[in-house]
Amino acid sequence: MARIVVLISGSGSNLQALIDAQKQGRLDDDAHIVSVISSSKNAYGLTRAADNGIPTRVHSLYPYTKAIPKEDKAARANARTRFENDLARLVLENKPDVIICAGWLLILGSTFLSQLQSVPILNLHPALPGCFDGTTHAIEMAWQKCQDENKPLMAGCMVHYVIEEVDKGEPLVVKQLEITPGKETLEQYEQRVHAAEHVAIVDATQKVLQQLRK
Ligand SMILES: Nc1nc2c(c(=O)[nH]1)N[C@@H](CN(C=O)c1ccc(C(=O)N[C@@H](CCC(=O)O)C(=O)O)cc1)CN2
Ligand SMILES: NCC(=O)N[C@@H]1O[C@H](COP(=O)([O-])[O-])[C@@H](O)[C@H]1O
Repeated sequence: MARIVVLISGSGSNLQALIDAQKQGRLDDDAHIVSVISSSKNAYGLTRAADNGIPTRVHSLYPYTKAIPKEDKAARANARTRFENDLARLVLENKPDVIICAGWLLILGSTFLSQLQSVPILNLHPALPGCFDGTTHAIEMAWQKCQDENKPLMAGCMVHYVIEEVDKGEPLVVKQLEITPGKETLEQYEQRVHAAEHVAIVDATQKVLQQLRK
């Protein structure tokens, strides 16, 4: 059985796309989401997982850093290392074959990545390769860039392998969406991006599952 661990931080609509794909047989038969880990206790994705019988855990950075002054960089870095060590343990205890960041809004540092070197980690980014890397506001930034320049902009989303350099990993699936200035609101473009993401995350996951079978 291919074991999938999904990391989330919010609504979980992309997690839902994976759950639906699994239930409808659009992922490998033996692929199962064995755990959903959220960086926020308020993530609606936790409800989506629980409603589908998927074990959930909350692993928030806040308890690790709340007592540390923002200016104490060394102590905050140490706290982040402890957070990542604990996250790695949580993930590894599920014996994952693939890890999917589906709206996981924390940068994964070397402490975590070094412990998961044998497991493919995917991330969904709502921009094209090389565009708006390292931000959590890529959708708004792409739409605004199009309005500011007042010319069509090729944008979209991608699913890529996670490496230490944020959003620079090899793309697995890319979905292009052209934005035309003045023709659609940010909300309308956002809806198009999310619809494309829900396809891309399933396609990318299936691609990796098939590679694992070889
Ligand atoms: N090592 C990697 N970690 C992560 C990657 C990656 O490619 N390599 N992708 C991200 C997802 N992401 C964009 O797609 C992203 C997530 C989070 C951030 C960020 O700046 N996070 C801050 C906190 C921001 C906040 O709390 O609002 C942080 O981690 O300190 C940028 C891009 C997942 N991780
Ligand atoms: N840089 C990371 C990033 O911006 N991720 C974005 O978070 C959203 C999660 O939605 P969801 O919680 O409904 O799946 C998605 O739009 C995803 O591209």
